[in-house]
Amino acid sequence: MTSTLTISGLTKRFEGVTALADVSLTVAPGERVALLGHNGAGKSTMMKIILGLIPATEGRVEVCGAAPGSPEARRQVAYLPENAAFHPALTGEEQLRHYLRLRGEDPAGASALLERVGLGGAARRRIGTYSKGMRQRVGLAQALIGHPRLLVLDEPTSGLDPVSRRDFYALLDALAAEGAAILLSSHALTEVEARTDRILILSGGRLVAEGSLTDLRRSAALPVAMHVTARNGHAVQIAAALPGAIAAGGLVHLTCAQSEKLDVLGRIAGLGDKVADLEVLPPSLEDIYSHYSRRDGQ
Ligand SMILES: Nc1ncnc2c1ncn2[C@@H]1O[C@H](COP(=O)(O)OP(=O)(O)OP(=O)(O)O)[C@@H](O)[C@H]1O
Repeated sequence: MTSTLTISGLTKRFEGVTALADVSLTVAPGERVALLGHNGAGKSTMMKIILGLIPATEGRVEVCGAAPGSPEARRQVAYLPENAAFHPALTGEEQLRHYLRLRGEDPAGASALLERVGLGGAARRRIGTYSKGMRQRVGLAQALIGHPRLLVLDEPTSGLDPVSRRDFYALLDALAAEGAAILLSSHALTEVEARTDRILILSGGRLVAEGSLTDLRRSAALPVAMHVTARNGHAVQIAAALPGAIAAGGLVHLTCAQSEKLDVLGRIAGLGDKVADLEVLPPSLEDIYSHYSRRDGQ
């Protein structure tokens, strides 16, 4: 399938700073991709280049086959900043009608766009009375004008409560299901774990990891933690039977390499009645993220 976004060998140097170094990636139609990285990793720089706001130093970027910033690319790409700001005295509907007019579209489309993002009931209220989550949804409604094929979202859910986040991601899911490609940056690791198809980790301007969470888990090969609940005070005996295990109260804690996991599970099963329960905890996205980000000494 043709990619919506293609980046190859992208490098961006500012005076004395290499913000992006030889980054290559693609985003396919309908794909939801999360861009993770510490402050200064290069996320905003990459977004600015995709939007055509600043030029690349080296490398190639194509948005729906067109050069970033060209009229063809601008028609296909939409951007939502972290803190979308609107005129507080305008109603949601007035604001959207204004944007539609600027884009040369029929302002009557404002109501349908506001319905789409769940703001139908608040369309005639002034934006100054909206919550942050509602303002972000106005921003998304504005981004949807013209049916963009690529949505670039800079920390779109930062500062939103859990319900607003869930609603926001549900909207993104629906847009992706219709074929829009989504590239979003976030610091909320656990939420992107559940709500995106692929994760990219930037560290010091380099793309240090890319793949589904399962791919990243496998290649990071981080240890697996296990918590064994002992029956009838057998915790010390269980710990003695499992290398590196520590007993604490009625629980036994241990970690092992991925490659040893099945062997350890076999040993635990062999303890029979002494074991009341077992919890296996795979490395979290935070663990994986720190693992890759640390590689560049950040
Ligand atoms: N206009 C500029 N001039 C000089 N250096 C810049 C400029 N813009 C960004 N940088 C540098 O490029 C690097 C990447 O910055 P960038 O803003 O892309 O990071 P980021 O991952 O978006 O961080 P954050 O999460 O804080 O937004 C940083 O070292 C930053 O200081």
